[in-house]
Amino acid sequence: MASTNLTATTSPFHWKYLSEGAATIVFTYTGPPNECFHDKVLRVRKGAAPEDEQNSVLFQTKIISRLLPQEHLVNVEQVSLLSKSWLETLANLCAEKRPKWRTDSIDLSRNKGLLAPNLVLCPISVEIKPKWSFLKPQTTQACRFCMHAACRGRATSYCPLDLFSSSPARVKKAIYALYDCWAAGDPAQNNFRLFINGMVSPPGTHNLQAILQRSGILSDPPILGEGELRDLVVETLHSVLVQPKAFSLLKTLNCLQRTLDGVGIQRLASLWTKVHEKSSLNSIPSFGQGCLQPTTDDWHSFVNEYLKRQNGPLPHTSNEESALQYQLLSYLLSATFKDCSIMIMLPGLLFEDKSELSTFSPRITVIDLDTKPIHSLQKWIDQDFDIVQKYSEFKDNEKKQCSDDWDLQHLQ
Ligand SMILES: O=P(O)(O)O[C@@H]1[C@@H](OP(=O)(O)O)[C@H](OP(=O)(O)O)[C@H](O)[C@H](OP(=O)(O)O)[C@H]1OP(=O)(O)O
Ligand SMILES: Nc1ncnc2c1ncn2[C@@H]1O[C@H](COP(=O)(O)OP(=O)(O)OP(=O)(O)O)[C@@H](O)[C@H]1O
Repeated sequence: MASTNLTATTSPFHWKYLSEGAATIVFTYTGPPNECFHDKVLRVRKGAAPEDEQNSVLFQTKIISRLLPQEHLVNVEQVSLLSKSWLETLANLCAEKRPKWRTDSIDLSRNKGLLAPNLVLCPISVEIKPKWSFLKPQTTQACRFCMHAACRGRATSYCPLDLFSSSPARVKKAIYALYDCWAAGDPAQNNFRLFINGMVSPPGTHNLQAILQRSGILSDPPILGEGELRDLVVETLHSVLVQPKAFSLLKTLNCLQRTLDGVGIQRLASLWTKVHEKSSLNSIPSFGQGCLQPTTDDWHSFVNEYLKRQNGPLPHTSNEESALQYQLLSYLLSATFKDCSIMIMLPGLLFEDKSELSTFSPRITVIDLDTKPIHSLQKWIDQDFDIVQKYSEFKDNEKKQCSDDWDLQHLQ
């Protein structure tokens, strides 16, 4: 099916830089009224990625929708970007707005992008990138996120296991930690983003009181001080996240991450070696080398089997090759859920009457649900080795004890 040619119907000046991740830059439409682009964002890829946009749309609409409730997903649609000079202008226009530490740029060789609903349209929206929700069995007492943060020298008291906990007090602790880390201003922190009137508020560069006053959301002189605003943001988010729908979404994400992680990256790499020792006459290929990126059909078959296994154990198979194939796809899919973000529109944030907090129904959407490239397997095993190794060199009193209450939740 032919997709809209965005470069013929809009000007690059109509698209304003919103935000970005490692793989894509996202723009909001600010041009003349146009029902195709009104309330939409454009997502354009940076470096070369194996996936084309059509596969990305299929993955989200046909595969992810079997695993996450539809109400937390958005419809994405492919658009054509047929003019290289249009993309070049867009890249130049956004250069100033981008974080200085992002040195890559739009991939000008791509002629497709994605359109998605703009999820930061209401006065105040929040993005949380929760990361890994579970403690690896039989390993250290610190979770992967906390170990990684410590190894990267990132000061944060945020632990995803608090956010995914069934204890409301721990969820609140996680939100305070996310907010405080944002307020402290590490420009590379990406676990919490705040959007005011559709624009991202860079971490720590201003105080929230000033931002809200400038945007007309908070009166002048302000009725709330900085500390009260911090509490209000945290309380509001907390009331959203402990509501049944959000709680259930977090539980689903948690379950997907931990069950799809399967045997874990180390044992998966051992299985890889074992299978290739038997079958290779020459040397063993590096982890994932020679594997093709799964197709939509491969993902369908995988999810069929995964869902069957979730409903009870399947008869044991001694075929190591098919076990390896299953575990490779499983790990690849777990990586998508370990790296996704949750967008939360907070329409009721500044209600004078706090009782409204418990009644409004905010929109919660999961984004960044792309497939990860299969060639990342080698990166992941190296990274895992590095993190575990570096973290083991920390002094005992610098090491964290993260608490995973998943089993407890399931005994209740
Ligand atoms: O490996 P991690 O846990 O650091 O995650 C990477 C993210 O780093 P983070 O820890 O969130 O700062 C990283 O995010 P940033 O660039 O740090 O914003 C990407 O999301 C990366 O994914 P991909 O390479 O674009 O597919 C992520 O890589 P994958 O592990 O998902 O491949
Ligand atoms: N539909 C949307 N509405 C509003 N903002 C969005 C939307 N989609 C993405 N964003 C913003 O753009 C950022 C980058 O998008 P996304 O996370 O999909 O990119 P990515 O490069 O794949 O990220 P990552 O580095 O996590 O892999 C998001 O973190 C979010 O701030």
